Amino acid sequence: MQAISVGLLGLGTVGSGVVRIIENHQDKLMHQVGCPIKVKKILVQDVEKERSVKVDPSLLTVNPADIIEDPEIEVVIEVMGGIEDTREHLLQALRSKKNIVTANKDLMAVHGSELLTVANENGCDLFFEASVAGGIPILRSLVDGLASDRITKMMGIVNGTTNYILTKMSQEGLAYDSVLKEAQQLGYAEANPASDVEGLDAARKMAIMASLGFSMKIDLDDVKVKGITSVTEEDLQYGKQLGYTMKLLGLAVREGDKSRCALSRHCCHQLIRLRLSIMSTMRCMFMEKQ
Ligand SMILES: NC(=O)C1=CN([C@@H]2O[C@H](COP(=O)(O)OP(=O)(O)OC[C@H]3O[C@@H](n4cnc5c(N)ncnc54)[C@H](OP(=O)(O)O)[C@@H]3O)[C@@H](O)[C@H]2O)C=CC1
Ligand SMILES: N[C@@H](CC=O)C(=O)O
Repeated sequence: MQAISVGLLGLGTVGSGVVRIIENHQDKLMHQVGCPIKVKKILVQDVEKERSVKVDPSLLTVNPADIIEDPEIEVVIEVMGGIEDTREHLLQALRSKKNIVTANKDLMAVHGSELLTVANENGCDLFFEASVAGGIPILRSLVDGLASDRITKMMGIVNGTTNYILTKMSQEGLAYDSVLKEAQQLGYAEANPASDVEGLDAARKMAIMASLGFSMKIDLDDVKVKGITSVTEEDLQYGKQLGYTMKLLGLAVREGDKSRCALSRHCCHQLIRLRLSIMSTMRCMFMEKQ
């Protein structure tokens, strides 16, 4: 039986996880897809680098064309991050009739609509579920399950790194800098962790969700961004004394034919009222509809 050949762009935190899943879950994937899945080539920056997953060195390349121009590769999994070069690679891959899976919210928040159009024109799939709230199948739910609903509001914790930092600071009294370092070592934070702590990562995720949930084009520049860099241990302790927990919340509201997206640091009344404990790297989403 012929295997589906996959080209992987990136072999960092997420890419290594993808390789592990493909290797360790072949039986399940075979059952779901109906044929084996084989990673044929992997694009990296440095072929000599030590990796957290063992791969045959002959799979590694620094030349994107080895994937994009290989007619045998049917699916490209993009987990390298970045915007402009990555956009070029994915546009070329789509024009070469390759289906794409990407975890890149930075790219999808800015060029998502162009990429989806080109995917459609070329009869290809472009899946980006992993770009928002990792384990929660939220995008699929917005596009399929909630397609007939008029969603009016979305609110949630969409960045795991900031939740991890705030939880550790609040529960263990640890200092901001040391917890951020820990989050980087654990691979939770982005390559540039400023995206997490200054709120841009969450803003991008809210923009992607709002554009799907409200069926509107959301301009990232219109999203109000706020991070957690100025939160002090004192702020958290005061909140705690009053029975509140500090979270970085994403909020998207439909206002007639327009929408408003913002991030804010909130004491989560609503989350507490629902008696949910969303700590560490956990994410959550609330939706309201008409
Ligand atoms: N980390 C996370 O928890 C999550 C991350 N994401 C998204 O997934 C994507 C990847 O994140 P993550 O795995 O953390 O990132 P990493 O920085 O860990 O890995 C990036 C990988 O891409 C390769 N790479 C980067 N730029 C280039 C380039 N120009 N040419 C060739 N190879 C390149 C790197 O090569 P080399 O190893 O040789 O340096 C590395 O293997 C990002 O879009 C991120 O936003 C989404 C959900 C969760
Ligand atoms: N840095 C991101 C990783 C997943 O999107 C986060 O902390 O949520």
